[in-house]
Amino acid sequence: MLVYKFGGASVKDAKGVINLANIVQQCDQPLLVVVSAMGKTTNALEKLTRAYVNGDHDMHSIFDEIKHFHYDIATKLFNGEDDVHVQLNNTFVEIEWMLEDEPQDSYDFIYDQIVSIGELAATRIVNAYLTHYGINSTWLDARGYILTDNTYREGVIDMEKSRECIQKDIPALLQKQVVITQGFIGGTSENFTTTLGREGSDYTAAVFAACLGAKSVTTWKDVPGILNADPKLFNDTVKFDELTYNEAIEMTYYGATVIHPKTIKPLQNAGIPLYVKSFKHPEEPGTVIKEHAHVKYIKPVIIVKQDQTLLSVSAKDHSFISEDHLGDIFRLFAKHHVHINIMQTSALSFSVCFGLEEEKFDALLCDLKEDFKVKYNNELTLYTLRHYDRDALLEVVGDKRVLLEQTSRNTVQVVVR
Ligand SMILES: Nc1ncnc2c1ncn2[C@@H]1O[C@H](COP(=O)(O)OP(=O)(O)O)[C@@H](O)[C@H]1O
Ligand SMILES: N[C@@H](CC(=O)OP(=O)(O)O)C(=O)O
Repeated sequence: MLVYKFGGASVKDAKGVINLANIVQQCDQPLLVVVSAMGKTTNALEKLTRAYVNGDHDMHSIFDEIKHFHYDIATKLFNGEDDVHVQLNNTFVEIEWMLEDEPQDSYDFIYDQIVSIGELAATRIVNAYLTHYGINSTWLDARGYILTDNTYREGVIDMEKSRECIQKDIPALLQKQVVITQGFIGGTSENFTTTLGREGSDYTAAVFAACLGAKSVTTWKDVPGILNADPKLFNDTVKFDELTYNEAIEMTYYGATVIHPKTIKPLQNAGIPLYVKSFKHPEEPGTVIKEHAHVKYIKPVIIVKQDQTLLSVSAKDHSFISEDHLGDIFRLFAKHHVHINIMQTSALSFSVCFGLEEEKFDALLCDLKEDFKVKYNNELTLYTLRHYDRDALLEVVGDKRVLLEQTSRNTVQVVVR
């Protein structure tokens, strides 16, 4: 069997859903399809969550816009003659009751209950359209199969329990039908919804594939495959035909957004290749990620992370930064789920660079300030170059001011303003 994953860009409008159906129809093997929220719906649902928690007056108009976006796609696909409108309505009702009450639970819990609606609505539309198109498909609620703990917004998947549920039901379904399910979302043992971290649908696809022993996973993107850099930021990019699992892990770890960082490990453990292909040109080979690959780095791999904060921590009594201090600092970063992208120590201070997420940052800062002196700069960019040479680095940095640089044999990282 095969696993396909369609991200937000591939299903951003009615044409995208029709294109998805064409691609699915070409597949002649049992198929599980993982779908993300349509277009920028997750961003809109994040906005809705903030408006609800802050009691903003525009909450209802934000929600109406999200509903209208989905009803409009459904109307274009079905001319109003399908019960998908009822299914969408039922999906939105799942959070409507919550929005009518005052917020009571933690922000992260509320976030997951609201933001997960994007994937639920998208899969309702996709499944209805496949049926309408003549493909025998069934809608599956991923929350009953991707079983997580209750770390809201960063659900940790219990692989053993998930595997048991997936293997119990899904192989039989796959014998008869294409199975359509949601990326990015999971369920707790108390039946609450969790999410797996932004862009987590690739990871969902990998988990289903590993549990089902899939032949391969294909993730359909708006790019021809994995390139040496993001084509939205760089001209003259080159595509890799093949990459090793390890190189893909390194790229995603440093922040290449084309694949979610957790995706590779379950596939590598199970020896399942990952194809990254263009949904615009499905006949083209794309990039395959596997254990052994022939790779030539004609150009360095360049990874850009924007909106970075560089924070330096020092002891209030001017003492050296000791292992005890470092232990305390790391514990606070872990407590607030702030992922460190690069760090450097000197005698009197410890510098860390990480992506800015306001809610997490304010809480982290508050805790750090109890025991340390803290200074920081926002709105910085972190460039990582792998397989680099000095000329490539100079070209990328240009006349920007370098605040921190770290070099190893294969990789250089610079934080610039
Ligand atoms: N090295 C890279 N190769 C290809 N695309 C990249 C790379 N780094 C970043 N990207 C970006 O990743 C995007 C595709 O990933 P993403 O938007 O997460 O897909 P989806 O959400 O549709 O699954 C591309 O549009 C491209 O801008
Ligand atoms: N919809 C979620 C999950 C996801 O993976 O989306 P995409 O496949 O469009 O990156 C997000 O935007 O974070």
